[in-house]
Amino acid sequence: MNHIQFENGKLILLDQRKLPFSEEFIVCETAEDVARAIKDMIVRGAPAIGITAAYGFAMGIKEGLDVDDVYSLLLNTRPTAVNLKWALDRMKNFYKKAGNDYFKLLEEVRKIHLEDIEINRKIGENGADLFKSKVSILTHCNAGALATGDYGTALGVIRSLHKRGLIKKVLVDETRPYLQGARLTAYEMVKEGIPHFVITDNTSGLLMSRGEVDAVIVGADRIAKNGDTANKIGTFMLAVLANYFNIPFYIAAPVSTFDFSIESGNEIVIEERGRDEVALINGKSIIPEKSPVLHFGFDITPNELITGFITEKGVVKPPFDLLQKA
Ligand SMILES: CSC[C@H]1O[C@H](OP(=O)(O)O)[C@H](O)[C@@H]1O
Repeated sequence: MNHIQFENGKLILLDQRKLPFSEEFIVCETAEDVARAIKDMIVRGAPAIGITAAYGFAMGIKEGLDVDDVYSLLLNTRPTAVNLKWALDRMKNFYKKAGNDYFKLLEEVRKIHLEDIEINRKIGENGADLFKSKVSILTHCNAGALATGDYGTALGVIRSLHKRGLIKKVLVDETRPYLQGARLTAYEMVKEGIPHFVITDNTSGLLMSRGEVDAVIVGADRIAKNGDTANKIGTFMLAVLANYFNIPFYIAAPVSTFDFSIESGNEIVIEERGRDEVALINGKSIIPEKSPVLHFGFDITPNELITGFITEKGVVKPPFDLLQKA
């Protein structure tokens, strides 16, 4: 997936707001352009916004922006995904050694980008090792190639299972209101020829009650020290349902999504976004003009509802000792 490209000093992003019906690209020429692209969700997904911000950091330094200013400009775009801060911290630390050497900074960004793809392939294989027979997997939002450097985290597991002939079907819930599932995950499933069905967000319980779901696998935006996990709004409800039906519920995420500086999910900031994302579909209002909305981008799944965390280092559980070793 070439949704994040860097050419001639410009960052070229696939506009994910236009998928699946139109593949249009946005050209970012400044760090300001990159910040806006992240905030407007032209690019989205925890690792993908980290990679994008890293390119923006190098572009900002080349423009002559103060290092703390470019760091803050990009960090303040979206609050929940820790990968954004992880990538910017890595670039800022690298800057302390490389200084304004733009080409060295770009080399570090490329390393972040390529490492992420390799990490996702490991997540895919580690997750696929959990299953020995054909399975139906339910997934929420888009934790795929479009949300990462490529291959995906939750969809990385699904891609690896598909390669092993172990996918019966993928249940793709639509994920209102941005519709990452219906628009983006379904787009990836079609491109890869993976058998799938798009379902409405409120269909999951019925399918679980009918034995149609063998496991739930989703991505993550920030995982606290105790395993409480921030992910797209609606994840918490799925975890409660999965536990009610004794269906395994996995989080697939790179180590860079774990935030060991926070003890629990209570410390995770939940992004709130604008009214229009709920009130409009294709620019047309679907609610009364005078109706206010509550629009939270994420929720917190308590660690006790999570069967395991599929990472590039293996499948782990709190206290995550394996992840904290050098
Ligand atoms: C592989 S992390 C993807 C993660 O990011 C999504 O959020 P958004 O689309 O708002 O950036 C969602 O929480 C996914 O699980």
